[in-house]
Amino acid sequence: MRSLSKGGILAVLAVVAVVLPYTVGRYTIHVIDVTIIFAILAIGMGLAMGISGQINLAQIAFFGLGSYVTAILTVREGWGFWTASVLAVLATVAVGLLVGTPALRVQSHYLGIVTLGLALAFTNWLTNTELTGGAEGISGIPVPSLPGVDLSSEYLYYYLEILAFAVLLTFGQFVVRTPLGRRLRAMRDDPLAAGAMGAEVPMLRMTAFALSSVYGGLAGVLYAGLIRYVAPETFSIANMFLLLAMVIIGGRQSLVGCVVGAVGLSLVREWLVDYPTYAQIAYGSVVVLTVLFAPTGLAGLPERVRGAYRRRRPAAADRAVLRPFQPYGDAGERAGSALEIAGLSKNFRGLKALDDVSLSVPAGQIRGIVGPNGSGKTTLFNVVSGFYKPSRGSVRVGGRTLTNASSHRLAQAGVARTFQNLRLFPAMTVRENVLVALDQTRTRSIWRYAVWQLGVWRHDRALRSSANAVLERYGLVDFADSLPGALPYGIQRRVEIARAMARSPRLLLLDEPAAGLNGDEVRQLGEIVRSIRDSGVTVVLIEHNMGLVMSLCEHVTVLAGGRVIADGTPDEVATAPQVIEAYLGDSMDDVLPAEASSGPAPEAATDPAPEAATDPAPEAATDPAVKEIQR
Ligand SMILES: Nc1ncnc2c1ncn2[C@@H]1O[C@H](COP(=O)(O)OP(=O)(O)OP(=O)(O)O)[C@@H](O)[C@H]1O
Repeated sequence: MRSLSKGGILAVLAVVAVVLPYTVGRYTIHVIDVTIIFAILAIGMGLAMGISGQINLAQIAFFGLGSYVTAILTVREGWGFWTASVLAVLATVAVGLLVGTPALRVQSHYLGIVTLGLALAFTNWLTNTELTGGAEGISGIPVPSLPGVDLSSEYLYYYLEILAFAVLLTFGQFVVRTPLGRRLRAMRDDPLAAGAMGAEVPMLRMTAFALSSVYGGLAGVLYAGLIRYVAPETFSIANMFLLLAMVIIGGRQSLVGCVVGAVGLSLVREWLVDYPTYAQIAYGSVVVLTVLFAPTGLAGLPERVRGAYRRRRPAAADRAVLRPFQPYGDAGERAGSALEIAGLSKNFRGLKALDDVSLSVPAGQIRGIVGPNGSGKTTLFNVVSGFYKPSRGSVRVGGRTLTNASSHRLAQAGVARTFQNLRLFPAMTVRENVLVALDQTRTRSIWRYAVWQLGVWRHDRALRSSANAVLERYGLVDFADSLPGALPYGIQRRVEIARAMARSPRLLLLDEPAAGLNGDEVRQLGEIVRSIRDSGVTVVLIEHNMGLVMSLCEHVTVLAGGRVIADGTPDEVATAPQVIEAYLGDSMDDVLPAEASSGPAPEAATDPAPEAATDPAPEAATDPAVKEIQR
């Protein structure tokens, strides 16, 4: 029914698009032609900013470059329009990649400032260079030739534009809804967690700028062919802000929203054409109001209305239940070493968070890492999963040395992890969270988006059926289309484990998986972890819940002050004097339940980290790994 109504809307829009030129005058068709160009620009900007989270204020420069390269090659060099346009788009993409390089080092408003600076420099260059005709610009761009079609008519040019627009919007939507788009959105939501799920974040940032520049360059070519004259004022900072306003008002995270914003503001611009000063104030005011009261823009309004309706009538949500976990099959004995850490140290300025840590985890073991607060446990995970580079020492996973490897390389080598304070991608559904993790392809294979979309689509279908299997196994089917933030904490924890296991890892790192869980949930967690181990995955878990550690782990390593102070079976470490001493203040008797060594039911355990249980605040504020990336 839904797809039928969608199909109906598309059919109506297609008919309107075909008939439109017959119903409007010469000036109006000109305005429509320019609006379509702005809509293409806005889609490109939405892909970089809204979908990928990369602030790109250089889109107007990409637009200008597409136009100017076409103008220079056709007018000054005598090239044909279409040959020139190919080079114009290639040149724009090359510059897009160049503009994207700062994104490898800086983010958020810094990236905004850098890209804005580049846009300003571009306008200055246009105005002051002979090649570009200075302030006068370049006129006399030839009419693009198309057999049997006179493109000097703005009515016929409209059809060329609307075709290009339809192809580019469809392609953009295809990107957003398939593996590349999911990775871009994951990177936007949480670059650290995306890296831990195997997403090559630096490559993805460049991809976002490349995509944006393709749209900018093509819009530039279309503009050159339409107006046949280029001058710097078209590519001014004022127009950059107009474009930004289109994207913000329409809705950054929806490409259709960007188009709606572009059409709406183009109309407003026409109405206010005689009052340019007021127009700027009007755009500014609407942007501020949108950011304050509708941060998801016009495109987000239907979802907000639906959300409000659901809150009033939460029947469907109430019926959703967490189903039992379906255990994995037994993979049999595992041989060799899963993780070897030798002489590992990590210094933060004067502080030794890890000091000469060595440990070896045989394949197929459940290893517990315990220690008082601040003893270096999470830092150890952050080094093993590639978030921190160690100051000294080595890390080997499954026999491969991966000491200074990036988080995505480690993920690709079979390391998966969860986080102390949960790092699910908040603006992606549970299913999409799992889908991001399932995708094992490398970013370099994105060339298929340009030439082999069918292959991408098939791969996506295969991923979706695997995602269904993962959701079934973890009993999450009812929550597949929910956003993680709307779910109870215990379910979010399970989603995070399901997402990590969707990577098919050889080594799973669980950072305080029982924090915030109730007794029954802790018991279920124990079952899940045992089954994961039985499936052949080595599990290392940091945990404050000693009952769980004692009943679940075959071997426990105790850290204190960044050093290994004990390493052995749960019974051995529980009675080691140095461990009791490290826990003094809260003596080991308080931390361990009396019957610890005989393996009590986990739910009987006391949790010495109650703050974790009650404070599922987003890690962004506290996780040192975040501090590092934000710096
Ligand atoms: N990025 C960072 N910059 C500076 N200091 C850091 C950073 N990351 C960790 N530390 C410090 O290193 C030490 C070890 O921290 P870590 O988070 O690894 O301890 P932990 O054993 O996991 O503690 P908890 O049980 O409370 O989670 C702490 O003193 C912490 O403040």
